[in-house]
Amino acid sequence: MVQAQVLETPTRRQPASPNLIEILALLSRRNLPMTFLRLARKYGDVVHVKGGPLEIFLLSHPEDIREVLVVQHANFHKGQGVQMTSRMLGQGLLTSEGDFHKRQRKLIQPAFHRQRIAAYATTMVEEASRLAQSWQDGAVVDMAEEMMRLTLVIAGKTLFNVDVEREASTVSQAMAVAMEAFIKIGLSPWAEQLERLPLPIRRRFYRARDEMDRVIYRIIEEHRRSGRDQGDLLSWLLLAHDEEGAMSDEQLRDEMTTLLLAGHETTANALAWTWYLLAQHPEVAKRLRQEVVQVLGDRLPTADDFSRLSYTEQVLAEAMRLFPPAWSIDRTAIRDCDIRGLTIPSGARIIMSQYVVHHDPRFYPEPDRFLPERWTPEARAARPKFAYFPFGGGPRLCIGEPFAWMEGVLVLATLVRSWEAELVPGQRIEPEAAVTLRPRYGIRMRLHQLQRAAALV
Ligand code: HEM
Repeated sequence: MVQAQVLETPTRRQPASPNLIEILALLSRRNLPMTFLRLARKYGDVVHVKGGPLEIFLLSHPEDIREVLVVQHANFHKGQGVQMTSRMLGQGLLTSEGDFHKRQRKLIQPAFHRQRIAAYATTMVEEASRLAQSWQDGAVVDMAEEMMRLTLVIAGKTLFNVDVEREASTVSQAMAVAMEAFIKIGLSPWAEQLERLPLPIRRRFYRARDEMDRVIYRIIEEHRRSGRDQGDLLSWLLLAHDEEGAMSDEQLRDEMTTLLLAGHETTANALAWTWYLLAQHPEVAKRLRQEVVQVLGDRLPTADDFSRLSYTEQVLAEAMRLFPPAWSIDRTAIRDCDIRGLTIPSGARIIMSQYVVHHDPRFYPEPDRFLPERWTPEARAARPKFAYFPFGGGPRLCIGEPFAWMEGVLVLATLVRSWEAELVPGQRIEPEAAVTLRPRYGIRMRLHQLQRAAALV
């Protein structure tokens, strides 16, 4: 087993600045995760870029990241990308700040309680099993699309008790347009200026948002009228209230759109990259199937199996290390502050990239290798906490983290019981840093049905 080296102290506190060519690479935004990684390897844990009013720090030391996300979280707000996102999501959990965010988080948190997630597990397995039954032996599929459709259906059922396939054209088209606009406008360094121009993409974005709103308001209205707990997350939010009362329809709309968007593409990409890695590492795939067969025999998994599927969880954790679906977190300093001896002025932008830290050889020797055994409890304990932060941390930690682990592990266990998938040769597979780290050209795979799960042991 490869041992990680744990850093006791930061290597440098003086920010280092990239040269002009490197700054141009940053601005071109082509393969940003790799550009960040190169900069961090060359300049160390603090990379500083300053030009006019723009000042950016790329922080890659786990202790600095903990400082920003946890210890000094009150000195930071979400970064500029969030402004565009809020055009779509309004004031939902992902985009709101301060006391308002605190109140909403408190209202919504119980909907992600362990028992509630256990209830969603049944839907996760049912839908994965339905997909497994629809696959054809020898067929070629785009695994990224398959996983995206599956997690969207699961999100629709668990969040709204709605068959998203029925609403598919509206919901998935609106989301595709929203994502395109976000990538073209929201992620640009000139987002604010572009937002004011009458670009066709901007018009399409607002049309898509209005269509999606119509569907979501209708679902809220139907739930209110039915007045019963349908076991989904929306039913919970309709009941939730505090001393200030319950949520308005507009607030419910913002939160549900947020959960739908935040909750399905991330998990879909985690699963798609896992299939890609398994196809290249048959020894890991074999061990994974052995665990699944040993724990489940001939039956489908339930929430109770989650803790027993420990190797499955390690496989998923390692896939999210190499391909973190949320590949970077952005913050803006709202006042001058000091991060372990580093002066950060008010208004500076802080970037903390999971992609960079998850590939750091100080914590992950041979960082490009896919080694699920890095996630045994002992190996985990030997690393600083923020050497791995696929779900962020502190008060803005992903609220859906337990949901995502449950979904990832149970979906994987359900599918690998009866199917394996090999990569179609001759295709180009490359990560694209859109909102999530997704495969730019998809992942084409040929499906092979396994005759009897037990035969694998
Ligand atoms: C593999 C799957 C997922 C990954 C990698 C992921 C990643 C993240 C990250 C990194 C953040 C923090 C962003 C920041 O601090 O700026 C976040 C926040 C959030 N995520 Fe997830 N997420 C996943 C799944 C989900 C699911 C399944 C849901 C809901 C069903 C969800 C809902 C949210 C929400 C609402 C927030 C905002 C929380 C707050 O600020 O209070 N996510 N997610």
